Amino acid sequence: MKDTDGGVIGRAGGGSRRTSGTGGPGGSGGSGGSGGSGANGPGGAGGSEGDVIAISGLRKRFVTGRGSGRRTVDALDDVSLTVADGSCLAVVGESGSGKSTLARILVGLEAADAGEVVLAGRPVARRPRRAERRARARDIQMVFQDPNGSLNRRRTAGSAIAEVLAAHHRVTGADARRRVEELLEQVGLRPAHARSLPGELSGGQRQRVAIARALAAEPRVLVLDEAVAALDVSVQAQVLNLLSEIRRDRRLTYLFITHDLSVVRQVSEEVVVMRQGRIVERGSTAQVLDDPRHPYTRLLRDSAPRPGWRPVRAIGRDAAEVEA
Ligand SMILES: Nc1ncnc2c1ncn2[C@@H]1O[C@H](COP(=O)(O)OP(=O)(O)OP(=O)(O)O)[C@@H](O)[C@H]1O
Repeated sequence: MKDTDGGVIGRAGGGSRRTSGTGGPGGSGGSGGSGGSGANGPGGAGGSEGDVIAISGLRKRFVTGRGSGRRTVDALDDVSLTVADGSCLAVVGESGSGKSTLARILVGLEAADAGEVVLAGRPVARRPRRAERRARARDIQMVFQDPNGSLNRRRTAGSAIAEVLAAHHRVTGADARRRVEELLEQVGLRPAHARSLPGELSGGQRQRVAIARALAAEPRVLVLDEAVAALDVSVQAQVLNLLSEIRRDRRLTYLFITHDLSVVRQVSEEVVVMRQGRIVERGSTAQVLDDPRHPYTRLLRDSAPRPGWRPVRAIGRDAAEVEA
């Protein structure tokens, strides 16, 4: 995924495609929920002054195939949530639960069928024009799992970051070079890395460049879609620490999409749990992970691999996970 506005960094990871087999349009509006009751109530909705993201009644239906092969999937089914300014909300759920669709709608890569998104107090158009998308990219930036999609392999890290500085802030020349160096330092890289091509960097360094590129727009919100999923555990921990520091220093708001519950514990105070396009639970990270209310959350938690577990193939059984 490439976006010269700098609104989209990296590339969405693959994922299975859940289908329902039923037809029809996406439906209208949605209740918006009220935080605490109703199918999507746990996500909260409506928004208050302190919310930088307020989503209500969001719906997205994908239709694929034709004739008897026609399939529809409700990727988002009346999703409502709010994210307070300066906070980090994790979104968890199994593959196909709608996490990436939510992220893509937020940054304007996908259009919702219904519902409302209010960003930094301003309602955003469902099908924004280019200028509007660019303006939105100054407020909200996205970092994906795979930075290779946004980093042109023939373009240096410095030039990739400078591109965003020029697009959003008209910063060029010596000012841009200085700013690029500052941004690289903020993500734990050296100024000399500005001259590196993506192929000369490690996976963790490439993701740091992707983060620097997102920060170059000076957004209020970062949407991180499985942003550390492809990294080794030790590098993952470093990048998570970096992200926490950046959020604190810049007072950013994060929407942190992950399937990894241990990552949630490290980065986020609050979490929403998605299942089949709906929010089934929302609460503090400690409450949701240690004392889940919804059976699906319990299942998710109980099926998460823990340190010391390893997959084995046992005779007479399907492949199973046993404690080492
Ligand atoms: N462009 C598309 N066309 C058809 N179906 C789609 C499209 N994008 C998403 N879907 C479907 O919408 C549902 C939600 O997908 P989404 O990628 O949002 O889930 P996810 O929770 O992010 O999963 P993963 O973690 O695997 O990326 C899935 O069933 C998926 O197959």
